[in-house]
Amino acid sequence: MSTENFQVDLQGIVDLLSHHLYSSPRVYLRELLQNAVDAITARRAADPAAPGRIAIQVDDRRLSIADTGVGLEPDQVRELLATIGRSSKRDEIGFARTEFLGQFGIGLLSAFMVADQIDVITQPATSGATQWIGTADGRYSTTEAPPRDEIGTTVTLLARRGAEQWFKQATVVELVRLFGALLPLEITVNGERVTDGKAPWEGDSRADLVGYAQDHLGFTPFDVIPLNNPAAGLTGVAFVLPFAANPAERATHRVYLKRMLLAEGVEGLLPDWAFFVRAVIDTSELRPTASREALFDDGHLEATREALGAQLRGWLVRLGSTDPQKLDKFLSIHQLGVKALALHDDEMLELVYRWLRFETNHGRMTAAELRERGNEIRYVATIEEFRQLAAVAAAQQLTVVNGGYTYDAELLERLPEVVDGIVTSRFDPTELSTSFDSLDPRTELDLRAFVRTAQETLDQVGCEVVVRAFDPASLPAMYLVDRSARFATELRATRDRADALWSEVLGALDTHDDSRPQLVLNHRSPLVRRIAALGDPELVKLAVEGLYGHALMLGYHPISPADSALVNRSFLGLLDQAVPTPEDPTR
Ligand SMILES: Nc1ncnc2c1ncn2[C@@H]1O[C@H](COP(=O)(O)OP(=O)(O)OP(=O)(O)O)[C@@H](O)[C@H]1O
Repeated sequence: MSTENFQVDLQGIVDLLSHHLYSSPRVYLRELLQNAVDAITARRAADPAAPGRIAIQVDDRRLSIADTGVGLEPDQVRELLATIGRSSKRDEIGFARTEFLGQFGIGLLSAFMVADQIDVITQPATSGATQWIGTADGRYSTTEAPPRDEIGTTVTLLARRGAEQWFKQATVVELVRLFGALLPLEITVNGERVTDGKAPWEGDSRADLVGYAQDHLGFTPFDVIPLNNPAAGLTGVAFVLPFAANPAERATHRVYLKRMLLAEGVEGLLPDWAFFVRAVIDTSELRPTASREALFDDGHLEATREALGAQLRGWLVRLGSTDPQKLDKFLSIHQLGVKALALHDDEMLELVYRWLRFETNHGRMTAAELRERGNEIRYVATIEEFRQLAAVAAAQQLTVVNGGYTYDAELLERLPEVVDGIVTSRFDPTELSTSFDSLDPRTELDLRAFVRTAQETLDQVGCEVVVRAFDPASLPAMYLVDRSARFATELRATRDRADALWSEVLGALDTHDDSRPQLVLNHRSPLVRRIAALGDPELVKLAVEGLYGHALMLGYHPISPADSALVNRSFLGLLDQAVPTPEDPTR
């Protein structure tokens, strides 16, 4: 039996890397930078005062990167550069040594995505220099090189045909800035320093941070939240988006690992519910995947996610207690997203329920305010139901939430499961037990002249007038709409179930044009009776117009221009009647 070593086709491996591991050939520069940084780190471990310079020279065909790092001994050159998967940066049990960026021993191969040849000249502290030349077909040679003045390594690439775009000076400067902006080293391209090594959150001006978001993320943040997690060696900021974001899309963040850009679109750094921020962070402890374009999703990342989530939550809570107006503004931008998440995420619901506003027949109110008004929060599930019931409920001193807006009814339904002591219930229209009783024939007859005048008044807004008797007597009129739509169907179904309820109105409606809304005047209301008894048709008109406007508003109905003209006329006309004139002070 004979044992032999595998033969590995280098070009095949490079193809594999470039198609399946790296998102773009541009990462070649990141890998070269990273090796230079690691070499400087290794040298400084023994000699903290060692220089930290990385000098890149580039013309359109050739790029060289020279570092003042530790350099390699001749036998290390053979061992490390010529063996795929061999790295000086792992310890014996195979874990990445935390002070280094690299760990897998494949980074240098990425250079073959853009170059046919890699030339390394390296000068360690204790022995002579070595030159290693590797080519994309898998061959390499090692020779002794003339000694160099400075300790360090120079890697030179010759552009592969068709890859020259990656050797343009402007491209290289852009890539160095992208990957290396935070590296605290002197990095030059063709002699010019291209980075300052400072993270945006390391300055002390908020304006700088805002400027950073504008330049790099393309928006002016609503707010900036500092992020810190010592366990992950993490610092950074979260920028709150000034526009609504889609919570279904996973938010991505810009992550630096040991001050080198990992990627601009890293997922999973923050909890899913934090869709409203974009973070920029640097971490020294989280692990990258082999592509170095994502974070390894392990327990450490999970713990970090939770810790950062707590900081974002803290921001929300603080905003709620110190600047409710700003919180309101935040919610007005992210309301839908927050609600969508709260629907699925108990923690989010628990956090935000007290600030979410709902429309009620007593104005907009938060769940907390609603809770204070009574032991039960009642809601209706559709806007139509709300319009029909708001007036009656208000007259009976009941607060009803309009759950017809996106997510509202579902949220209210779920609230008791999450928040102790809150009771919510879907309001059944039949609960109000408003029955519209017919009038006796005698009264109908007496009212004919009045109804005719009222009808003439409201013809201009396409509304029908009927008089019925219903409770509460304090409610003079109700406006019913959209009889042909869903609500009407429900009403008819209800009528079949409970005959007294709505049935009279619906019965009356069926003999009329189904598409017209209806103003139902309440004969039990003393006010309506007084109006019906008025002799002056002009005053009747004004009063009916007034009742019409009142019913529209009570039921949260949209007001058309014709409606508002009518209501204005009525209001001024009634005032004119009510306010005494100087000539006749007794009126
Ligand atoms: N500029 C350099 N100076 C000194 N040593 C270097 C330099 N570049 C590469 N090396 C050596 O070559 C080894 C292999 O480098 P390579 O980039 O392939 O892998 P790595 O950096 O160890 O890991 P990764 O695949 O995660 O980048 C390194 O571990 C390092 O020892």
